[in-house]
Formats: sequence, structure tokens, C-alpha cells
Amino acid sequence: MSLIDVEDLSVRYGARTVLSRVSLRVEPGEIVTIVGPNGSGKTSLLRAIIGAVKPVKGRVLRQSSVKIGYVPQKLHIDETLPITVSRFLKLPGGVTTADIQEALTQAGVPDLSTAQLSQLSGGQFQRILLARALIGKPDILLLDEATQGLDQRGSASFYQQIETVRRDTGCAVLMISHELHVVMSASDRVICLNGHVCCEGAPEVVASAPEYRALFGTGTGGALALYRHEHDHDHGDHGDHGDHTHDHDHDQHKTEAAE
Ligand SMILES: Nc1ncnc2c1ncn2[C@@H]1O[C@H](COP(=O)(O)OP(=O)(O)OP(=O)(O)O)[C@@H](O)[C@H]1O
Repeated sequence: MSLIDVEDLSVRYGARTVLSRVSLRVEPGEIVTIVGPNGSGKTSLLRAIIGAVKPVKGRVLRQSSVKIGYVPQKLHIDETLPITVSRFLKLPGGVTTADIQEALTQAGVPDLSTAQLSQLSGGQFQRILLARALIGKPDILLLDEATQGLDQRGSASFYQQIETVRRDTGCAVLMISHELHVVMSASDRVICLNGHVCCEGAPEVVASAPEYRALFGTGTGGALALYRHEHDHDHGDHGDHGDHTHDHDHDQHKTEAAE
């Protein structure tokens, strides 16, 4: 069974339908990225998956005992609050110093446990939120535009860390991103959402799909070139997906008529 199985899901706020008949699955260990314009229902989809929004139709099946780690878009912390990274990560209770050190190491920031939260850069702070999500040893990480506010280099480096986490822990990842060109090389599969699933498949398939181009313009030519370039040479550690061969039902480029 899939880790997460979204079946024919529709979400409505009042009279307004924001998601219509969305189906998707996430298998163990795969990285799936959801792209879509503002207001296309991406956050609503993640919220439905974690059970924070009730669908009017369809359902979300989670593998029994599946553990979900959630990395929010942003977390507002009072800048004047004196709190170290380690104390912040201990807030849920029952978390040991060893758990924290392991999670910080997995998030690529092993030396930040004694740093003040308010003094971190945006990129460091996102890694602390990643560490926080990793403490519970999730089977799947959900990331809601986790790199908002970071520059392209910061974003690329964050997504490389996500690939490393997947390699080291085997957890699956379902993430939202506006920056398909940045996440392309880190994604096994991309789902383009605009209230419904417009198209989905391997990153280069989606980037060149007419449905995707209609939503995002044709400026993706450069993105595709970047993706191909990155896959032309040896990635060293980052390119090793060896343990994660998947049987994709969804790799075929699929289109649906807009409703
Ligand atoms: N709790 C709510 N009540 C009413 N309308 C909502 C609520 N949450 C979201 N919406 C509306 O539903 C639509 C989809 O919102 P959602 O946040 O899911 O989209 P999104 O694709 O994540 O957008 P963005 O890229 O801007 O973050 C938007 O038009 C939004 O205004």
C-alpha cells in the first residue's frame, strides 16, 4: 500500500471549490513535488493530507502507523525571545539531547544546537525546522514552500539536503514549490496543480507539458537546460538514488480535462 493515497479529493471553502477530484499517491522513499500558481490549492491539499481540512468529497488514506513530519512555510518567533536551538527543539517534551543532535546532523547543521534562534540566517532557520520535523523519525516529510525567502542558492542547497535526508533515512517527501527549476533535479515526480491535477510525471516531462507551460509560461526552457546540465555530470553523493528504485504508476504523462 502507498504511504499516502489521496482519492478523488474535493475541498471547498464556503461556496468556493478550491480542489476538485484530486488523486495522488506517495510511495515509500520517493520525492514528489507539487507545483502550481498562487491560489491553486497546494496548501489546502497538504492540510487535507494532515487532516486539518475536511474534504467535501473523496478521501485521504494513510498507511497505518505512518509518521508524518511537517515543515511549515514559515514560523514566526518573537525575535526578542532568548531561546537556543536545542531548547526550541526540546519544546514538545520527551526529546533527548541525542535525538536533537541526530536530527541536526541529518538536517546538515550539526553545530547549531547552542546557537540563539534569533541569530540564525533564513537558510539556517529552515534547517532547524527540518530538524524539528525529523525528530519523530517520519516516514514522510511534508514541506510547504520551505524555501520561501531564500535566494536561489539557499533554496538549491536546502533541496540538496532534502535529497541527502531521503538517502540517509529512506523517508518519502511530498513538497510544494514555486521553483520547479530548482527542485527538478531533486524530484522523482512532479504534480502540477491548478485546482485539479493538470499534468504529472517526471520533472522534464512536466516542464515541457503544454498544461504546465500554459500556467507558468515558456520560460521553463532554461529550467530544462539546467536540469539536463545537472544530470550530465557525476553528482557524487547527491546523485545516488541507488537504494530507491520505485515502481511508478504515475510516470506517464497524464492529462485531464479542466473542469
Ligand atoms: N481557510 C480558508 N477559508 C477560505 N478560503 C481559503 C482558506 N484557505 C485558503 N483559502 C482560499 O483557497 C484558495 C487556495 O488556497 P491555498 O492556500 O490552498 O493555495 P496555494 O496554492 O497554497 O496558494 P499560494 O501559492 O498562494 O500559497 C485561495 O484562493 C485561498 O484564498
